[in-house]
Amino acid sequence: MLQDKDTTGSSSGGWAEPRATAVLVLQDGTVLEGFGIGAVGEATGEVCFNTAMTGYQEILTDPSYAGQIITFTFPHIGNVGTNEEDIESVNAASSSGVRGVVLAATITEPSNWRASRDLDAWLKARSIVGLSGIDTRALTALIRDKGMPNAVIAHDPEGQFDIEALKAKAAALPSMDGLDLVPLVTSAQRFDWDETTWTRGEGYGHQDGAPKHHVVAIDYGVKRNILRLLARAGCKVTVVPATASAEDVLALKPDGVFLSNGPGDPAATGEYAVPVIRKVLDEKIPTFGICLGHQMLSLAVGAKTKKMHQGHHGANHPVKDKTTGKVEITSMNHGFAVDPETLPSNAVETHVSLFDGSNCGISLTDRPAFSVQYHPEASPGPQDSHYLFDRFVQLMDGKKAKA
Ligand SMILES: NC(=O)CC[C@H](N)C(=O)O
Repeated sequence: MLQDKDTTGSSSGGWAEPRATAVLVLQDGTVLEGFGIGAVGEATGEVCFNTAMTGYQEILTDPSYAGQIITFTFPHIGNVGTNEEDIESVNAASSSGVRGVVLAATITEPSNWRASRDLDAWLKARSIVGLSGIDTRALTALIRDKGMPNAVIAHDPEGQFDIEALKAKAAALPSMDGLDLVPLVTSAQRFDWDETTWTRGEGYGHQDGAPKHHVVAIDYGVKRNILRLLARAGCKVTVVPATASAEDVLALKPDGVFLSNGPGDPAATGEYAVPVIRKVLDEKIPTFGICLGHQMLSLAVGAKTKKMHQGHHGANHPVKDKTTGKVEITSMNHGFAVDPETLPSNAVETHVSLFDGSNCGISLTDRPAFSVQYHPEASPGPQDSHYLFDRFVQLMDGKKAKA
Protein backbone atom coordinates (compact mmCIF):
# COMPACT_ATOMS: atom_id res chain seq x y z
CA MET A 1 0.00 0.00 0.00
CA LEU A 2 1.22 3.48 -0.81
CA GLN A 3 1.28 5.66 2.25
CA ASP A 4 1.87 9.10 0.89
CA LYS A 5 -0.02 11.74 -1.01
CA ASP A 6 -0.27 11.76 -4.78
CA THR A 7 2.98 13.20 -6.10
CA THR A 8 2.45 11.98 -9.63
CA GLY A 9 0.70 15.13 -10.81
CA SER A 10 -2.54 13.27 -11.48
CA SER A 11 -5.33 15.58 -12.67
CA SER A 12 -8.06 13.63 -10.86
CA GLY A 13 -8.32 16.06 -7.98
CA GLY A 14 -5.86 14.18 -5.79
CA TRP A 15 -8.29 11.37 -4.94
CA ALA A 16 -6.93 8.76 -7.33
CA GLU A 17 -4.66 6.05 -5.94
CA PRO A 18 -1.15 7.44 -6.59
CA ARG A 19 0.86 5.48 -9.06
CA ALA A 20 3.85 3.57 -7.73
CA THR A 21 7.10 4.78 -9.26
CA ALA A 22 9.24 2.20 -7.47
CA VAL A 23 8.82 -1.37 -6.30
CA LEU A 24 10.72 -3.71 -4.03
CA VAL A 25 10.16 -7.32 -5.04
CA LEU A 26 11.35 -9.95 -2.56
CA GLN A 27 12.51 -13.46 -3.41
CA ASP A 28 9.33 -14.96 -1.91
CA GLY A 29 7.21 -12.91 -4.34
CA THR A 30 6.20 -10.13 -1.90
CA VAL A 31 5.77 -6.85 -3.78
CA LEU A 32 6.07 -3.49 -1.95
CA GLU A 33 5.09 -0.38 -3.89
CA GLY A 34 6.38 3.11 -3.20
CA PHE A 35 7.77 6.30 -4.69
CA GLY A 36 11.04 6.23 -6.58
CA ILE A 37 14.02 8.20 -5.27
CA GLY A 38 17.65 8.30 -6.36
CA ALA A 39 18.75 6.54 -9.52
CA VAL A 40 16.25 5.33 -12.11
CA GLY A 41 16.67 1.67 -13.03
CA GLU A 42 16.97 -1.65 -11.27
CA ALA A 43 19.29 -3.03 -8.60
CA THR A 44 19.52 -6.36 -6.84
CA GLY A 45 20.77 -7.36 -3.42
CA GLU A 46 20.12 -8.78 0.02
CA VAL A 47 17.77 -6.59 2.08
CA CYS A 48 18.93 -5.76 5.61
CA PHE A 49 17.54 -3.28 8.10
CA ASN A 50 19.66 -0.64 9.80
CA THR A 51 18.43 0.83 13.09
CA ALA A 52 20.76 3.86 13.27
CA MET A 53 19.01 7.22 13.77
CA THR A 54 21.91 9.27 12.40
CA GLY A 55 24.85 8.78 10.06
CA TYR A 56 22.94 7.75 6.93
CA GLN A 57 25.58 9.21 4.63
CA GLU A 58 28.37 7.24 6.32
CA ILE A 59 26.19 4.09 6.18
CA LEU A 60 25.39 4.59 2.50
CA THR A 61 29.10 4.97 1.65
CA ASP A 62 30.34 2.03 3.76
CA PRO A 63 31.79 -0.46 1.21
CA SER A 64 30.76 -3.33 3.54
CA TYR A 65 27.21 -2.88 2.18
CA ALA A 66 28.17 -3.96 -1.36
CA GLY A 67 25.55 -6.35 -2.67
CA GLN A 68 22.91 -5.16 -0.22
CA ILE A 69 19.78 -3.02 -0.11
CA ILE A 70 19.29 -1.14 3.18
CA THR A 71 15.95 -0.37 4.72
CA PHE A 72 16.25 2.22 7.48
CA THR A 73 14.01 1.65 10.50
CA PHE A 74 14.29 5.34 11.42
CA PRO A 75 11.55 6.98 9.33
CA HIS A 76 13.10 10.37 8.59
CA ILE A 77 16.21 9.91 6.51
CA GLY A 78 17.66 12.79 4.49
CA ASN A 79 16.68 15.74 6.72
CA VAL A 80 20.26 17.01 7.01
CA GLY A 81 21.10 16.45 3.36
CA THR A 82 24.55 15.30 2.32
CA ASN A 83 27.98 16.90 2.15
CA GLU A 84 31.28 16.30 0.41
CA GLU A 85 33.10 15.23 3.58
CA ASP A 86 31.20 12.44 5.32
CA ILE A 87 32.03 9.75 2.81
CA GLU A 88 33.48 6.51 4.13
CA SER A 89 34.66 4.76 0.96
CA VAL A 90 38.21 5.59 -0.09
CA ASN A 91 37.88 5.19 -3.83
CA ALA A 92 35.45 5.64 -6.66
CA ALA A 93 34.93 1.89 -7.08
CA SER A 94 33.48 1.86 -3.58
CA SER A 95 30.60 3.99 -4.77
CA SER A 96 29.29 0.60 -5.86
CA GLY A 97 28.77 -0.28 -2.17
CA VAL A 98 25.09 -0.34 -1.23
CA ARG A 99 22.86 -1.02 -4.24
CA GLY A 100 19.53 0.26 -3.01
CA VAL A 101 17.80 2.11 -0.18
CA VAL A 102 14.29 1.89 1.25
CA LEU A 103 12.78 4.69 3.37
CA ALA A 104 9.51 5.26 5.18
CA ALA A 105 9.06 9.02 4.69
CA THR A 106 9.56 11.27 1.69
CA ILE A 107 12.93 13.05 1.72
CA THR A 108 12.47 16.66 2.91
CA GLU A 109 14.49 19.80 2.06
CA PRO A 110 17.90 19.49 3.73
CA SER A 111 18.38 21.56 6.86
CA ASN A 112 22.00 21.66 7.99
CA TRP A 113 24.85 24.15 7.71
CA ARG A 114 27.12 21.49 6.19
CA ALA A 115 24.63 20.27 3.56
CA SER A 116 25.69 20.77 -0.04
CA ARG A 117 23.18 18.52 -1.81
CA ASP A 118 19.87 16.88 -1.00
CA LEU A 119 19.84 13.12 -0.47
CA ASP A 120 17.68 12.37 -3.51
CA ALA A 121 20.12 14.03 -5.96
CA TRP A 122 23.09 12.54 -4.11
CA LEU A 123 21.64 9.01 -4.40
CA LYS A 124 21.10 9.60 -8.11
CA ALA A 125 24.71 10.77 -8.58
CA ARG A 126 25.97 7.63 -6.82
CA SER A 127 23.66 5.34 -8.87
CA ILE A 128 21.80 4.13 -5.77
CA VAL A 129 18.21 3.11 -6.57
CA GLY A 130 15.73 4.06 -3.86
CA LEU A 131 12.13 3.82 -2.80
CA SER A 132 10.22 5.75 -0.13
CA GLY A 133 6.70 5.68 1.22
CA ILE A 134 6.39 2.10 2.45
CA ASP A 135 5.76 0.67 5.89
CA THR A 136 9.39 -0.04 6.82
CA ARG A 137 8.25 -1.38 10.20
CA ALA A 138 6.39 -4.20 8.42
CA LEU A 139 9.40 -4.92 6.19
CA THR A 140 11.68 -5.04 9.26
CA ALA A 141 9.27 -7.42 11.02
CA LEU A 142 9.29 -9.62 7.93
CA ILE A 143 13.13 -9.72 7.97
CA ARG A 144 13.10 -10.56 11.68
CA ASP A 145 10.73 -13.46 10.99
CA LYS A 146 12.22 -14.87 7.81
CA GLY A 147 15.82 -13.61 7.65
CA MET A 148 17.37 -11.24 5.11
CA PRO A 149 15.73 -11.82 1.71
CA ASN A 150 17.19 -11.23 -1.72
CA ALA A 151 15.26 -8.64 -3.71
CA VAL A 152 15.06 -6.46 -6.77
CA ILE A 153 14.44 -2.75 -6.32
CA ALA A 154 13.19 -0.94 -9.42
CA HIS A 155 12.51 2.76 -10.03
CA ASP A 156 10.69 4.00 -13.11
CA PRO A 157 9.13 7.51 -13.16
CA GLU A 158 6.51 6.16 -15.60
CA GLY A 159 5.59 3.38 -13.18
CA GLN A 160 5.96 0.62 -15.76
CA PHE A 161 7.02 -2.62 -14.09
CA ASP A 162 6.97 -6.21 -15.29
CA ILE A 163 6.23 -7.64 -11.85
CA GLU A 164 6.38 -11.30 -12.93
CA ALA A 165 9.83 -10.79 -14.47
CA LEU A 166 11.03 -8.98 -11.32
CA LYS A 167 9.73 -11.84 -9.15
CA ALA A 168 11.61 -14.37 -11.27
CA LYS A 169 14.76 -12.26 -11.09
CA ALA A 170 14.57 -11.92 -7.29
CA ALA A 171 14.01 -15.66 -6.87
CA ALA A 172 17.05 -16.48 -9.02
CA LEU A 173 19.57 -14.28 -7.16
CA PRO A 174 22.47 -16.09 -5.47
CA SER A 175 22.62 -16.23 -1.67
CA MET A 176 25.11 -13.93 0.08
CA ASP A 177 26.47 -17.14 1.61
CA GLY A 178 29.57 -17.95 -0.46
CA LEU A 179 29.91 -14.57 -2.20
CA ASP A 180 33.30 -12.83 -2.30
CA LEU A 181 32.42 -9.15 -2.89
CA VAL A 182 35.76 -7.65 -1.86
CA PRO A 183 37.00 -7.37 -5.49
CA LEU A 184 34.15 -4.88 -6.14
CA VAL A 185 35.36 -2.40 -3.53
CA THR A 186 39.08 -2.85 -2.79
CA SER A 187 41.55 -0.22 -4.01
CA ALA A 188 43.31 -0.99 -7.26
CA GLN A 189 46.60 0.45 -6.05
CA ARG A 190 48.66 1.01 -2.94
CA PHE A 191 48.49 4.51 -1.40
CA ASP A 192 49.58 6.45 1.68
CA TRP A 193 47.11 7.97 4.14
CA ASP A 194 47.84 10.84 6.55
CA GLU A 195 44.43 12.47 7.15
CA THR A 196 43.37 12.64 10.78
CA THR A 197 40.08 13.38 12.52
CA TRP A 198 37.58 16.24 12.08
CA THR A 199 37.28 19.38 14.16
CA ARG A 200 34.64 22.08 13.83
CA GLY A 201 35.86 25.06 11.86
CA GLU A 202 38.91 23.22 10.60
CA GLY A 203 37.57 20.08 8.95
CA TYR A 204 39.85 17.06 8.72
CA GLY A 205 43.42 17.47 9.90
CA HIS A 206 46.71 16.07 8.68
CA GLN A 207 49.37 14.26 10.58
CA ASP A 208 52.06 16.56 11.90
CA GLY A 209 55.32 15.34 13.34
CA ALA A 210 57.07 12.07 12.66
CA PRO A 211 54.79 9.03 12.90
CA LYS A 212 55.69 6.50 15.58
CA HIS A 213 54.81 3.29 13.75
CA HIS A 214 54.23 2.10 10.19
CA VAL A 215 50.92 0.30 9.68
CA VAL A 216 50.02 -1.57 6.51
CA ALA A 217 46.23 -1.61 6.15
CA ILE A 218 44.84 -4.35 3.93
CA ASP A 219 41.86 -2.86 2.11
CA TYR A 220 38.94 -5.29 1.88
CA GLY A 221 36.61 -2.26 1.69
CA VAL A 222 38.14 0.04 4.31
CA LYS A 223 36.39 3.06 5.80
CA ARG A 224 38.07 6.46 5.98
CA ASN A 225 37.44 7.00 9.67
CA ILE A 226 39.41 3.84 10.54
CA LEU A 227 42.39 5.18 8.59
CA ARG A 228 41.97 8.59 10.28
CA LEU A 229 42.05 7.02 13.74
CA LEU A 230 45.18 5.04 12.84
CA ALA A 231 46.84 8.26 11.57
CA ARG A 232 45.74 10.16 14.66
CA ALA A 233 47.17 7.42 16.88
CA GLY A 234 50.60 8.26 15.41
CA CYS A 235 50.81 5.70 12.61
CA LYS A 236 52.14 6.18 9.11
CA VAL A 237 49.52 4.31 7.11
CA THR A 238 50.08 2.48 3.83
CA VAL A 239 46.89 1.03 2.33
CA VAL A 240 47.35 -2.02 0.09
CA PRO A 241 44.78 -3.79 -2.14
CA ALA A 242 43.17 -7.00 -0.88
CA THR A 243 45.11 -8.89 -3.52
CA ALA A 244 48.51 -7.88 -2.05
CA SER A 245 50.65 -10.95 -1.38
CA ALA A 246 52.32 -11.66 1.97
CA GLU A 247 55.62 -10.73 0.30
CA ASP A 248 54.16 -7.35 -0.80
CA VAL A 249 53.03 -6.69 2.77
CA LEU A 250 56.27 -7.83 4.45
CA ALA A 251 58.43 -5.88 1.96
CA LEU A 252 56.93 -2.69 3.42
CA LYS A 253 58.44 -3.65 6.81
CA PRO A 254 55.29 -2.91 8.78
CA ASP A 255 55.33 -2.43 12.55
CA GLY A 256 51.69 -3.47 12.46
CA VAL A 257 49.13 -4.86 10.01
CA PHE A 258 45.50 -3.75 10.00
CA LEU A 259 42.76 -5.98 8.50
CA SER A 260 39.82 -3.88 7.35
CA ASN A 261 36.07 -4.24 7.23
CA GLY A 262 34.48 -5.28 3.95
CA PRO A 263 31.48 -6.85 2.19
CA GLY A 264 30.36 -10.40 1.48
CA ASP A 265 31.01 -13.81 2.99
CA PRO A 266 34.29 -13.89 4.96
CA ALA A 267 34.79 -17.58 4.14
CA ALA A 268 34.81 -16.77 0.41
CA THR A 269 37.28 -13.88 0.82
CA GLY A 270 39.35 -15.92 3.25
CA GLU A 271 40.44 -18.22 0.43
CA TYR A 272 43.06 -15.69 -0.66
CA ALA A 273 43.23 -13.45 2.43
CA VAL A 274 43.86 -16.18 5.03
CA PRO A 275 47.24 -17.39 3.65
CA VAL A 276 48.51 -13.76 3.74
CA ILE A 277 47.26 -13.25 7.31
CA ARG A 278 48.88 -16.53 8.44
CA LYS A 279 52.28 -15.38 7.15
CA VAL A 280 51.88 -12.03 8.93
CA LEU A 281 51.03 -13.91 12.15
CA ASP A 282 54.05 -16.22 11.67
CA GLU A 283 56.25 -13.11 11.62
CA LYS A 284 54.67 -12.07 14.95
CA ILE A 285 53.73 -8.67 13.50
CA PRO A 286 51.11 -6.89 15.67
CA THR A 287 47.75 -7.31 13.92
CA PHE A 288 44.38 -5.63 14.46
CA GLY A 289 41.19 -6.51 12.59
CA ILE A 290 37.78 -4.85 12.40
CA CYS A 291 34.58 -6.61 11.26
CA LEU A 292 35.46 -8.56 8.08
CA GLY A 293 39.08 -8.27 9.33
CA HIS A 294 37.96 -9.85 12.62
CA GLN A 295 36.24 -12.67 10.79
CA MET A 296 39.31 -13.31 8.67
CA LEU A 297 41.75 -13.26 11.60
CA SER A 298 39.45 -15.87 13.17
CA LEU A 299 39.44 -17.94 9.97
CA ALA A 300 43.25 -17.65 9.82
CA VAL A 301 43.58 -19.35 13.22
CA GLY A 302 41.18 -22.11 12.19
CA ALA A 303 37.80 -20.90 13.46
CA LYS A 304 34.65 -20.91 11.35
CA THR A 305 32.14 -18.20 10.42
CA LYS A 306 28.42 -18.60 9.85
CA LYS A 307 25.66 -16.58 8.23
CA MET A 308 23.37 -14.83 10.70
CA HIS A 309 19.59 -14.78 10.53
CA GLN A 310 19.14 -11.00 10.33
CA GLY A 311 22.59 -9.68 11.21
CA HIS A 312 23.43 -6.57 13.23
CA HIS A 313 23.18 -3.21 11.49
CA GLY A 314 22.83 -0.11 13.65
CA ALA A 315 24.43 2.22 16.14
CA ASN A 316 23.06 0.97 19.47
CA HIS A 317 24.49 -2.51 19.89
CA PRO A 318 25.72 -3.23 23.42
CA VAL A 319 29.02 -5.13 23.49
CA LYS A 320 30.80 -6.33 26.61
CA ASP A 321 34.58 -6.34 26.80
CA LYS A 322 35.10 -9.50 28.85
CA THR A 323 38.64 -8.44 29.81
CA THR A 324 37.45 -5.29 31.60
CA GLY A 325 33.75 -6.03 32.21
CA LYS A 326 32.86 -2.74 30.53
CA VAL A 327 29.88 -2.46 28.20
CA GLU A 328 30.08 -0.17 25.19
CA ILE A 329 27.30 0.97 22.88
CA THR A 330 28.65 0.22 19.43
CA SER A 331 28.05 0.70 15.76
CA MET A 332 27.70 -2.52 13.78
CA ASN A 333 27.18 -3.80 10.30
CA HIS A 334 27.56 -7.51 9.76
CA GLY A 335 25.58 -10.44 8.45
CA PHE A 336 28.10 -13.15 9.30
CA ALA A 337 29.59 -14.03 12.69
CA VAL A 338 32.47 -16.05 14.10
CA ASP A 339 31.29 -19.26 15.75
CA PRO A 340 32.93 -19.10 19.21
CA GLU A 341 32.60 -22.90 19.57
CA THR A 342 35.17 -23.26 16.80
CA LEU A 343 37.84 -20.95 18.27
CA PRO A 344 41.11 -22.80 18.85
CA SER A 345 42.77 -22.82 22.30
CA ASN A 346 45.15 -19.97 21.34
CA ALA A 347 42.23 -17.60 20.59
CA VAL A 348 40.37 -16.13 23.56
CA GLU A 349 36.93 -14.58 23.12
CA THR A 350 37.30 -11.00 24.42
CA HIS A 351 34.00 -9.35 23.37
CA VAL A 352 30.39 -10.54 23.22
CA SER A 353 27.15 -8.98 22.02
CA LEU A 354 24.69 -8.36 24.86
CA PHE A 355 21.82 -8.59 22.35
CA ASP A 356 22.33 -12.22 21.44
CA GLY A 357 25.60 -13.42 23.00
CA SER A 358 27.30 -13.68 19.61
CA ASN A 359 31.07 -13.36 19.36
CA CYS A 360 32.35 -9.80 18.95
CA GLY A 361 36.09 -10.07 19.49
CA ILE A 362 39.12 -12.29 19.96
CA SER A 363 42.69 -12.00 21.14
CA LEU A 364 45.45 -14.51 20.39
CA THR A 365 47.53 -15.82 23.29
CA ASP A 366 50.62 -16.73 21.25
CA ARG A 367 50.69 -13.80 18.80
CA PRO A 368 50.29 -10.01 19.22
CA ALA A 369 46.93 -10.02 17.42
CA PHE A 370 43.33 -9.11 18.25
CA SER A 371 40.16 -8.12 16.44
CA VAL A 372 36.58 -6.98 16.97
CA GLN A 373 33.31 -7.51 15.13
CA TYR A 374 32.00 -4.00 15.69
CA HIS A 375 33.08 -0.61 14.34
CA PRO A 376 35.00 1.24 17.09
CA GLU A 377 35.72 4.16 14.73
CA ALA A 378 31.99 4.77 14.28
CA SER A 379 30.66 3.91 17.72
CA PRO A 380 28.90 6.59 19.75
CA GLY A 381 31.34 8.52 21.92
CA PRO A 382 34.42 10.60 21.20
CA GLN A 383 34.94 10.36 17.45
CA ASP A 384 38.65 11.06 17.50
CA SER A 385 39.95 8.17 19.58
CA HIS A 386 39.08 4.69 20.83
CA TYR A 387 40.80 2.41 23.30
CA LEU A 388 41.24 -0.39 20.78
CA PHE A 389 43.44 1.84 18.59
CA ASP A 390 45.53 2.58 21.70
CA ARG A 391 45.74 -1.18 22.35
CA PHE A 392 47.09 -1.70 18.81
CA VAL A 393 49.70 1.04 19.35
CA GLN A 394 50.70 -0.56 22.67
CA LEU A 395 51.25 -3.90 20.89
CA MET A 396 53.54 -2.13 18.40
CA ASP A 397 55.33 -0.29 21.23
CA GLY A 398 55.83 -3.62 23.01
CA LYS A 399 57.22 -5.32 19.91
CA LYS A 400 59.75 -2.51 19.43
CA ALA A 401 60.75 -2.52 23.11
CA LYS A 402 61.54 -6.26 22.86
CA ALA A 403 63.54 -5.92 19.62
N1 LIG B 1 31.23 -4.48 8.16
C1 LIG B 1 31.84 -5.58 7.73
O1 LIG B 1 33.06 -5.64 7.61
C2 LIG B 1 30.95 -6.74 7.35
C3 LIG B 1 31.64 -8.08 7.35
C4 LIG B 1 30.89 -9.15 6.56
N2 LIG B 1 30.72 -8.77 5.19
C5 LIG B 1 29.55 -9.45 7.20
O2 LIG B 1 28.54 -9.12 6.66
O3 LIG B 1 29.49 -10.02 8.26
